[in-house]
Amino acid sequence: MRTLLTVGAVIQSSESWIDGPAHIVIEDDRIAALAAGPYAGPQSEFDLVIRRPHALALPGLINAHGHAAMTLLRGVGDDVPLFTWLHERIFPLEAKLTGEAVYWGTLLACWEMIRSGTTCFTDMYMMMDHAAQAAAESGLRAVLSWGMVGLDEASAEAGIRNTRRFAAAWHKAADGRITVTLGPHAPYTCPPAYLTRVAELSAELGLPIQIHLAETRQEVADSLARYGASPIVHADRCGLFAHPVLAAHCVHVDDDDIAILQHRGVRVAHNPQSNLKLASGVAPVARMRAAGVTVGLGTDGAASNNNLDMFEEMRLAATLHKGVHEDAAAIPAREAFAMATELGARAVFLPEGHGTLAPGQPADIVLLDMTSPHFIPPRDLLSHVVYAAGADDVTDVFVAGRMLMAKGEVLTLDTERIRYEVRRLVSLFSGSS
Ligand SMILES: N[C@@H](CCSC[C@H]1O[C@@H](n2cnc3c(=O)[nH]cnc32)[C@H](O)[C@@H]1O)C(=O)O
Ligand SMILES: [Zn+2]
Repeated sequence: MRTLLTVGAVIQSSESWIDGPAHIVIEDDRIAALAAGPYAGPQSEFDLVIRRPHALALPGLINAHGHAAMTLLRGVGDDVPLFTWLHERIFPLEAKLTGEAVYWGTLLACWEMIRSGTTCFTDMYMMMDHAAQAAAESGLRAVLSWGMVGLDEASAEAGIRNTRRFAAAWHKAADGRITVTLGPHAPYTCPPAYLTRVAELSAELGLPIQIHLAETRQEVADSLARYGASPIVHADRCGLFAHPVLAAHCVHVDDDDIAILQHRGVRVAHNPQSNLKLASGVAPVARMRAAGVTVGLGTDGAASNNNLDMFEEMRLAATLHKGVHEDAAAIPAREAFAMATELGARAVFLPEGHGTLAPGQPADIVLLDMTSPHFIPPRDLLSHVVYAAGADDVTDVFVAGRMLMAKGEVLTLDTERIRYEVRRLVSLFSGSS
């Protein structure tokens, strides 16, 4: 399959762009050519020609942390801090979830993510075969993990068993769009010996790990009291960082922690909106970046955000740290854009070069409408994307060369059905808890 896509401008990466008409040749799942100006050869070479003269093409956004099916719990537990939110509001409802609910909740998330220009998402949840099925059907790229909690023997064993089964069934599935990772939930739900077992399983299966780390001040205090070490030092001592790790949050980390993250190559998923909403704090992203830590951006689940819009995360990342440091140069637009694209790709263990538009890279492309007020007057396009644009400006989405959305219409999902099924399912479990 050969597709010719002509657009009005291209942002290839945070470092390079084409500020005028350009064309992209897509061959199967990859970009074969990308250059300024019209395509020189005959258009009859192509199976499909898509003309979008007013579109800005950019790399699809990468959501580096989330819990997709938590769309089902959107609006549950607003305005309470993490511990209360998790233990009193979320866990009791999650205990009632079924595979069917996870399936439809994940489809709802995929719909929302496609509409807002995300082409790859990360998920840590339960009954993940259902989530993977939904991800496969949506056409999105996905980095999935079965959440593991080791608070009692039975759930600890189930976590390992489910992860093994899930990896065997789904790693590299959906034409390679799905990657399986291991998902120990957090040091406060996974005892040290369990974390060590997960580290060993990572080596055995050759799969990376994602975990929540240092999210709240309380988590750090508890870790110091219990283990005499910060969550970062503790996770390192348990052997986790001998393997590729993506650590969500890292809000409360000191310079020693940051040095360990850098030295061990631990990636960080920064979730500014969730951290603000749960009143966890603001991660020291400027210091982590200065130290050379790879930082991606995530939404976290829709029960702590409460949406899955990566444009909001990009803008927050580019504004929040300026305010905190009283430094207008903290996390410039270019840096926030990189965190949502090429750095995000690295954070979620995709091959080098993913998250950019270049020949040889996957055709994961998002088109924005440059006739929108957000792009007028047309100055620095990347600045407009980060500081002005929003999900509403997204018109078309490609993943692995396939169109998931065309002119605002999602092609891969039956959105009417998703709306119906989610309403039906939520009425079953969210009555009284
Ligand atoms: N609870 C599951 C396994 C965990 S899946 C991942 C979990 O992370 C929870 N979660 C979502 N956001 C956050 C966060 O910001 N911090 C900690 N946990 C979170 C989410 O509600 C879900 O329960 C079990 O019983 O086996
Ligand atoms: Zn989370």
